[in-house]
Amino acid sequence: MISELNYFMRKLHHISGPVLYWNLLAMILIGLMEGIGIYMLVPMLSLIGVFEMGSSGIHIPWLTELLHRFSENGQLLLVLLAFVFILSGQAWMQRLQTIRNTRIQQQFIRTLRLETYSALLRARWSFFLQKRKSDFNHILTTELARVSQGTSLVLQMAASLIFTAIQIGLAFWLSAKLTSLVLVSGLLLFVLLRKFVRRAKQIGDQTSEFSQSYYYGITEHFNGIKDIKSNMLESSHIHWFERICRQIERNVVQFSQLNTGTQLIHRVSAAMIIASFIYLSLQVMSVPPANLLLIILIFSRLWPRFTAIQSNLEYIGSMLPAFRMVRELQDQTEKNCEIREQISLVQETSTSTSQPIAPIDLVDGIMCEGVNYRYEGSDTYALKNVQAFIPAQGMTAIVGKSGAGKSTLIDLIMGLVKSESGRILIDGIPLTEEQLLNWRSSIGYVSQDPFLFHTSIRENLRLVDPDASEEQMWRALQFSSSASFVRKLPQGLDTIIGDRGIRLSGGERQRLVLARTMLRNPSVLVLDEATSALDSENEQQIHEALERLKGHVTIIVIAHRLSTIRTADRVIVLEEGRVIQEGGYQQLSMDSSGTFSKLLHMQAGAAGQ
Ligand SMILES: Nc1ncnc2c1ncn2[C@@H]1O[C@H](COP(=O)(O)OP(=O)(O)OP(=O)(O)O)[C@@H](O)[C@H]1O
Repeated sequence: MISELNYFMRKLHHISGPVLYWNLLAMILIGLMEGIGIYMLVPMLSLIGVFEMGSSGIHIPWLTELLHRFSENGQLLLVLLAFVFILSGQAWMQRLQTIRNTRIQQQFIRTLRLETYSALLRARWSFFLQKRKSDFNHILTTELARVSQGTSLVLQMAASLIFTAIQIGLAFWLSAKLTSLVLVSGLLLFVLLRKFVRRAKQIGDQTSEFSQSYYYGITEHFNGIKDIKSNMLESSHIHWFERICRQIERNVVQFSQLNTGTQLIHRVSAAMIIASFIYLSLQVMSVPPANLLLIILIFSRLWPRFTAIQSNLEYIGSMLPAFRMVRELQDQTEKNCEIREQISLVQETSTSTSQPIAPIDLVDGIMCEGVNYRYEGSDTYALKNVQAFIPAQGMTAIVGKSGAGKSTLIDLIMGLVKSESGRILIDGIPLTEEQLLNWRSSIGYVSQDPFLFHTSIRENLRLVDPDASEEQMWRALQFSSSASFVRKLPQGLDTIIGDRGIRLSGGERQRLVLARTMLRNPSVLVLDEATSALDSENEQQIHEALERLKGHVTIIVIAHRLSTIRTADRVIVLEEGRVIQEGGYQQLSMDSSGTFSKLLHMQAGAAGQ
């Protein structure tokens, strides 16, 4: 885990550069000023005779000479003024340093956020198939915040170490023997309390685990809120929620117990050590009272530093699991990176050096050649030796029972997943990583569960084409039979549609997403059950519109309702991952022994009942 901490500290160094050193320098200065302010008060007061330092007093001839030029009262005022000046300067510098620290920390966390988020968006689809989406939310919010807190703690720790080193130096100057004693006691205690740092790490592991479950649970529950409400599952979910909240609470209390426990040990030891010092000094060694004051002064300055270092170490230990999680996610996204170009989004927007991705114009068609595909972790093949041809500029329907492999085949054609063996040929050329983005930029895809953002219809449409004109938008809406319902909305195109378009009906959502897809001018249009929520009148209108697209756009449709693919030029019938029939709609429907005509009869029968 220490290697992760190292990694992030190196990253911080890379991001912040020389500012980090200036920051450390400022810390040294502040430490020095604080040390001088407090420690120097004693020798300064002794110099002007207010206080007798005895043998351990310091002699600075020029200072003594300077002070003796003033009257007694003047000397005192001068020394106290110097004291106020030094401490005020220190407080002012402390403020500047805290602001700089916040800047460093925020710049670091912003870069980490951007890196992680863009790495996630650039990862291939198969990576998302293996992951829980809530884990990404969790890492991008909670764990990244912990990493930021952790790095800030490391910076504070560096400051603390520098302060302590300076204080030790000054204390040595005043009394080497006493300081050595304090140091030895501090080191001893540190060794004894090492296991508390290890325990803090374990508690930190649990913190990550619980907050991951918490995120997962609440994301899932609110995604399925309709099912929860309609099936009266509220109480079981509330129970789960209560349990996880209790676990989180216990975890936080455990850490607090640990941290306050070590602080208690530090305080009790401080009391015991100082009491023994005083006893030994007075009773055994007969140390004069001035020196005794020095003992108390040194001890009271150094000991809280040791306590703070121990406490910081425990906090850092508890944050280490977050460092590990963010690092792991970065490694995984790096391994699954699909879009290697333009690694930094910041550079992309500021310099705009990226070349526009040229779409591929499909001329001949898409060929699936002996394609086999198995989902990761699954023993069975979702697609088995699939051999199929999708002609360009025509309408091809993929049909089959649920689970036959229709969506998987589409994912393969779109290059979202890679076949285990076999090839996808675009106009006779195998689809490889190099042309993947060009190929995908030619495709317009409408899914079973169309996605709309919580913003206006206009914004949703402009997502695919920021320069789309009013006229283009209305044309796309007309195409998808949405123009009439959008016109009736209170603010027309500027109407805000709810979270995931919840204030629209399923059919209206599908039509809007279709309009958005059409604004991209795709040369290949993929509709995965995209008209399933439409009534027959709207579906009819869309199919008439698709008819008009024939000859210009390659259309691939997955449809359960076979009545909707009557106009298809080609039908591919899948069963348990195999192509069992392929041909024209009329040809397949007339083959009475074939699966397709059986499916047609079944649906016609069901519709007639
Ligand atoms: N992410 C996944 N991990 C493992 N197996 C999967 C995954 N997605 C789908 N499968 C399996 O692959 C097979 C084909 O699924 P696919 O979604 O392609 O079928 P489909 O014909 O589109 O079904 P439907 O019409 O119900 O959407 C099914 O057996 C399914 O269980």
